[in-house]
Amino acid sequence: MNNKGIFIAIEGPIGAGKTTLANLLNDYLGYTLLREIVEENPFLSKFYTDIKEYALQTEAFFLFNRVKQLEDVNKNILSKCNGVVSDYHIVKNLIFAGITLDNNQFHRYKQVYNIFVNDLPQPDIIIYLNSNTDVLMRRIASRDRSFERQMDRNYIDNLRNEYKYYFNPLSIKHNFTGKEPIIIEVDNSDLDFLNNQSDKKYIIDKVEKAISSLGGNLECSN
Ligand SMILES: Nc1ncnc2c1ncn2[C@@H]1O[C@H](COP(=O)(O)OP(=O)(O)OP(=O)(O)O)[C@@H](O)[C@H]1O
Ligand SMILES: Nc1nc(=O)c2ncn([C@H]3C[C@H](O)[C@@H](CO)O3)c2[nH]1
Repeated sequence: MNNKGIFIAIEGPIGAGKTTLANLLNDYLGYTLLREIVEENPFLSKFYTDIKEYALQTEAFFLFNRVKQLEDVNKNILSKCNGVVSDYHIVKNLIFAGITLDNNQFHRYKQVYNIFVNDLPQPDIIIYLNSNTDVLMRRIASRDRSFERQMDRNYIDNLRNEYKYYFNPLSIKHNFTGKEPIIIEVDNSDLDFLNNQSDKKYIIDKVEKAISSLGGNLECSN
């Protein structure tokens, strides 16, 4: 029996629109927003200049930051029956590390990941956003973060493929710890949740349906 608040996580490659959708859903549902730490990662801008050289520090920083954020969210929000919308799922650590670390590093990173992630709260619902590579590149360029200006198209392509592998229905149960989440997969290459009312209704309806399918199992009434 689930006795925590509802936990929704949004995932997808860089520029897929996770933060945009997390803000929208959070406003609609009145949950607490959990935002990923980006600018605070002291290795990220160096990482983009030399991925091999800075990958280990970068991945380690992201992992331990997310572990701490999720521990806090569990203690302060979910365990008090309040809902959370997060603009990431911790599995993204494995997705990125799988393409940035060498095999030996990845093997050890995964062991540490499993040890820490086992005890963390797992989302009830994951919205997996996918867009084609051209759209991702365009959105990354238009957002114009300084450290993403030289973004390599192959890197985004590899990430998209890695996401596809992790969210493939056949690999879900191997890649997610704990209870299997409800996965809502949306290709938002041609959707605009912010400015198009029918696109917004489309995603909100899907999320509401998923939440109501959890309803009977929840002790909390959010
Ligand atoms: N559906 C959409 N249609 C058009 N533009 C969008 C859409 N969703 C997001 N954008 C724009 O694309 C850019 C990236 O969106 P956002 O920051 O939400 O992506 P993200 O997945 O959170 O990225 P990151 O992985 O880097 O954190 C932003 O400039 C945002 O305004
Ligand atoms: N290497 C690496 N590992 C991660 O776990 C990770 N999570 C996010 N990012 C990068 C992508 C965007 O530039 C920016 C915002 O998502 O941060 C990551 N990079």
